[in-house]
Amino acid sequence: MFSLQKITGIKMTQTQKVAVLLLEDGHVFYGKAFGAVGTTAGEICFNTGMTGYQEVFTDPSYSGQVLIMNNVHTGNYGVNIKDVESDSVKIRGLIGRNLEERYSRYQATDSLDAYLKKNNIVAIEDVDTRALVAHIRTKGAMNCIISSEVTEVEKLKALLAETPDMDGLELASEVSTKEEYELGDVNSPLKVAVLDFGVKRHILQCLVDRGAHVRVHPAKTPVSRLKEFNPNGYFISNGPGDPAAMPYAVETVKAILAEEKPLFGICLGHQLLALANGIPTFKMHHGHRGLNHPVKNLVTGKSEITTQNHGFGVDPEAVRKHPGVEVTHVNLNDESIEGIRVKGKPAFSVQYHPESTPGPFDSRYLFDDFVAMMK
Ligand SMILES: NC(=O)CC[C@H](N)C(=O)O
Repeated sequence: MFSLQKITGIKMTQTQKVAVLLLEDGHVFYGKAFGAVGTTAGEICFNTGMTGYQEVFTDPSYSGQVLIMNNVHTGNYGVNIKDVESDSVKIRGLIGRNLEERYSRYQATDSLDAYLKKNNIVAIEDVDTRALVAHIRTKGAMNCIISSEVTEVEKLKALLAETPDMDGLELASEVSTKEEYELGDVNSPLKVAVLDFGVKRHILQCLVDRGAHVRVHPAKTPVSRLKEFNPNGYFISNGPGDPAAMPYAVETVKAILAEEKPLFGICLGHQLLALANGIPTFKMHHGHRGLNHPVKNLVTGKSEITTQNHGFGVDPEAVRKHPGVEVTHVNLNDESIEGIRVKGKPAFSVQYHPESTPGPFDSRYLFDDFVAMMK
């Protein structure tokens, strides 16, 4: 019989199940099963934030990704119905050091384990996440598979080989709303048309809180339909997958730019604004995911601590050479491009997440800037 204790020294109780994590480069990690029993595969990535796991797990930009939480304890304040960024858990799978069943928080309504089971998310705990993250940081992004039903590595290898590569993958239209919907005061003179590629709930909240009447549109909505709303400005949302695999969205952003109305893009929306200006995007080595990434605003000279979640970036050389686009924000850790604006047009975007949730509110001024531009 397969004995985890013999292989790894991890102690199991009678009711615990073994889970296996296999990386694309052949590395195997054993641990305990958590959440739903099953098998799941996707791109492995890590988030360095110490809190806000429920907001992270429900962020649609994580679709197709198996997430490692760097923090040693995840789950200890449970889950509730409020701390969500969309209607369901969007990560493909979860890896942790200690995924806690016991929780303590007066607003909590359930445990992380029950929540993952309800959302059919397979997880593995008791993994040496420090070693695993150090490995990903060195080797770069790759696919992985977790299973609590198949323990034979050869079988898992065959299943993993069928998992598509994130590079070139279009995922935004899968998580986008299928139907248009409206939020905020319908009589407000401030109207924002949102192009939804997997928008986080708190981005829409930040617009509504500033008095906007928002109409959210499916990813492939033609620009003619967006214009029918007669908005004061356009918002291009965050979302999962490779921006370069979204020519339909690049065309929409180009058409919006031609209209010369205010445009604000976040994360995937930022990458699409770059692509619409002929600036390429690229797959990063292992991306940025966390809530303490320092960014410098080159216009004001001030720095801000930002929330991030991206695996693609805007080509720094191409953007700096571009005569019509200005770099407004840079990452102070690796000097990657964090913000741009189009010269002579009211169009700007950031690679990070100014709505935060979870994270500090340093960057929420960008929503005020957008509203001021529209007024
Ligand atoms: N949060 C996002 O919008 C992510 C954008 C894109 N999918 C990336 O990984 O870079």
